[in-house]
Amino acid sequence: MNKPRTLFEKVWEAHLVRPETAETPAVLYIDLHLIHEVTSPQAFTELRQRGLRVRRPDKTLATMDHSTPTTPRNHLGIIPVVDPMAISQLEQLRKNCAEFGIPLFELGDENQGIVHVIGPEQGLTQPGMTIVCGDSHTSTHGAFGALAFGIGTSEVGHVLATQCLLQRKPKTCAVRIDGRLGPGVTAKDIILALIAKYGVGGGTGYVFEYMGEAIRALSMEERMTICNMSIEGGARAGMVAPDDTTFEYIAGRPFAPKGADFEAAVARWRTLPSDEGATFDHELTLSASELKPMITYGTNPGMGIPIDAPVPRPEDMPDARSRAALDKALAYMGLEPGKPLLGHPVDVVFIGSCTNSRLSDLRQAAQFFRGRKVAPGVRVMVVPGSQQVKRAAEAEGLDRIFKEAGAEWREAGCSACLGMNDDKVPPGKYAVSTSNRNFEGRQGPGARTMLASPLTAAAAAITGVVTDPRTLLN
Ligand SMILES: CC(C)[C@H](C(=O)O)[C@@H](O)C(=O)O
Ligand code: SF4
Repeated sequence: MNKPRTLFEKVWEAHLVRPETAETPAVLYIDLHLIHEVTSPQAFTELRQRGLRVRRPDKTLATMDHSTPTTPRNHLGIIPVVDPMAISQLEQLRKNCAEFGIPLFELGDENQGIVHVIGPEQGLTQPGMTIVCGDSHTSTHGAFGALAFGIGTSEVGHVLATQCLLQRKPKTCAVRIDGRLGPGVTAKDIILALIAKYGVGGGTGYVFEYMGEAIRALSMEERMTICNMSIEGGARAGMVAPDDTTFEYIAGRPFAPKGADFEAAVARWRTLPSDEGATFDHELTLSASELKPMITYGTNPGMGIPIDAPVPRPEDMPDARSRAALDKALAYMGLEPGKPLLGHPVDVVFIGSCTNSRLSDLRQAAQFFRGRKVAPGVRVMVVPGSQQVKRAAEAEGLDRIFKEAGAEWREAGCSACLGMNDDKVPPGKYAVSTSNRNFEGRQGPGARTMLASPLTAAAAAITGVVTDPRTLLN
């Protein structure tokens, strides 16, 4: 009998070109390399300097997402770029892709979008693959049972040149999420609660495998939301074993295998889930049935509370270090300890990002906007994760619901998730955001971010204050 193996171990071992030794990391073969305009320019410069080509342009795909404007198209159907920094980054990516033969979904293209939204949507992201990108939220693709993680720019260069990566083997951690979510509680609340419970360092050194009844019940889009934020819990990657939900999602997508090839792929993918009796180096647990909608009050994604809980008080913290961190976070956020966040005024609502900008997220948010108006003085940006999501949402009239309520319906991109484009939260203002990071200045200098689900964000948009979305459910 072979030793029972975890999902991670199966994918890892299947991609080993050379195992790790005490002196050298393992050499891992990479199935899919995604690139975007921010972390790729220096990698191409390096290739040019060394006279190297891209080893597998057919296993590489580029998109424009971080610095792209999301302003509506002009009368010619063009999204004009005015920021000089963005122009330069986008131009470089275009030039690099043309020179090295890499397919590119550029601004204005019908397939353009956030890198972690388009991979799955195109059927490029598949179970059992190794997937990398110069971007920390590459963990999103782990929802398909792929080993997917972010790499640095010099590693982007290595993968471009060799289609391989040097990597030390991470440890495994089972994340068991039992029970069922209650009404108004979503995948986003699972991951915010997990990180609040175990901290932003809870997963350091591990690859998470999410399992349990609550995970099995989730759609692919919900599983992506959870895997997306694995990195915010410190994990190297997050994975979910593929099942029928996974295969149904992939079937028929442009880059998915077709016909008999698809059947053969599914048969292979069915062997990936962790074997009975496989052991993990560590285990974390969470009970889905006990969860409430979550919101963050601080300046890292672990500083989260159930929406009806008071903001923690420094004197209740276990040690001096966490007291000091909380003091600093509350000073930045302008929040009082011991007071509830419920009812706190909100200036901006951002519904988007690779965490929560897919069709099901927009549908959830739309259910609160339908027949209602955005609260006076609140700016609401709804930003689909890709052009495909945008078209699908428009086909079912979601754009009209948002616009009639007084929200902005924008073009696809990272947008206000990070202050790298024109979509920013003004200094000192409060945003409820469906993105994944609430660091100081993340949404613009001085911006104050509260992370939450699309339902909680939509509830705040309608009421103008932090609101328990369960009070708005029909
Ligand atoms: C710009 C990019 C390198 C960065 C990342 O790695 O995650 C961004 O996507 C982010 O979310 O902070
Ligand atoms: S949407 Fe945000 S988190 Fe995702 S890739 Fe873009 S900047 Fe990073």
